[in-house]
Amino acid sequence: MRDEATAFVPGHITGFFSAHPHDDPTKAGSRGAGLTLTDGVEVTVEPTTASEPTVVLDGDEIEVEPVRTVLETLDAPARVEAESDLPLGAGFGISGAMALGTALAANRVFERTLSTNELVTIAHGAEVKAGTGLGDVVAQAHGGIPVRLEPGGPQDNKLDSIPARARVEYLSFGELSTADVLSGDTDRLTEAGRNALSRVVEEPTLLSFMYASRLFAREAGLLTDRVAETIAEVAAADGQASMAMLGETVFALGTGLSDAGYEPSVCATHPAGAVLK
Ligand SMILES: Nc1ncnc2c1ncn2[C@@H]1O[C@H](COP(=O)(O)OP(=O)(O)OP(=O)(O)O)[C@@H](O)[C@H]1O
Ligand SMILES: CC(C)(CO)[C@@H](O)C(=O)[O-]
Repeated sequence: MRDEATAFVPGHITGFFSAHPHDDPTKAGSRGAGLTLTDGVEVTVEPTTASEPTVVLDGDEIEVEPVRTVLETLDAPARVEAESDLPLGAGFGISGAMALGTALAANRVFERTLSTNELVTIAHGAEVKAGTGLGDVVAQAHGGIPVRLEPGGPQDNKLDSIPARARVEYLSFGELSTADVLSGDTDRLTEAGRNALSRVVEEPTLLSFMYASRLFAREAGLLTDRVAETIAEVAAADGQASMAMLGETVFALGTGLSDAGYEPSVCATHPAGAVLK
């Protein structure tokens, strides 16, 4: 057994998605597309003799069900310490990042011999079971600008990507509970998500991704006034912005938010998937 291990998992902004339930959480998931980010989550796992695992994010002890599930599945009594560049609950895939980072690091610390795909499947299934995400984990394992053509974990899904890189700006006005949205009527998202995916499959470029994402956000009925106004201001300054699914968050390519007079956070698309450090 090692003293500790650390993994970095890129943040993930979903532009559009459709939900695809299944009795087996490792086969359930989403179709859609998004951006993985150089801003992400660093997850450190160390063994504990405590009777319960401890999960700490940016110094605060919190309950993140997918992390607990991953530790139980790996039979790994551990303390998980995460440091995030991004806000929790605002559409950046933090719960998925913590689950995936925990799986990668715990596998190393407890000297389990699971493969990367097996660990991604465990983290994906834990995230789906908790209701806190559907496609973030497989996207964060892939890196780049993933396009999720078929839902599920690595043994069932089919992923492609948009071959591009970009500077990304983001501004978050607040949280949206993913669990609340996913436990509601997601059928209304299905048609909008299918149309968005068809557009990006036909034209796999960043511009078509941003256009499809804006159309989806509008058709999905998830836009808040502040998000809609900000997206319009970026467009008025000849920029490309859309809403991060699922958070009250606006993301833009290049200098879109800055050009519209905002002071956003800045990062870039992440060229690779999650890594052990
Ligand atoms: N203060 C908090 N705000 C939001 N979530 C919290 C908080 N404290 C603990 N949590 C837990 O963290 C997880 C947040 O998951 P959620 O999917 O909502 O956010 P996210 O992964 O950052 O964003 P998204 O999934 O929309 O990309 C949930 O398990 C939630 O119960
Ligand atoms: C459902 C979701 C938008 C929540 O972040 C994400 O998990 C996804 O793209 O499936």
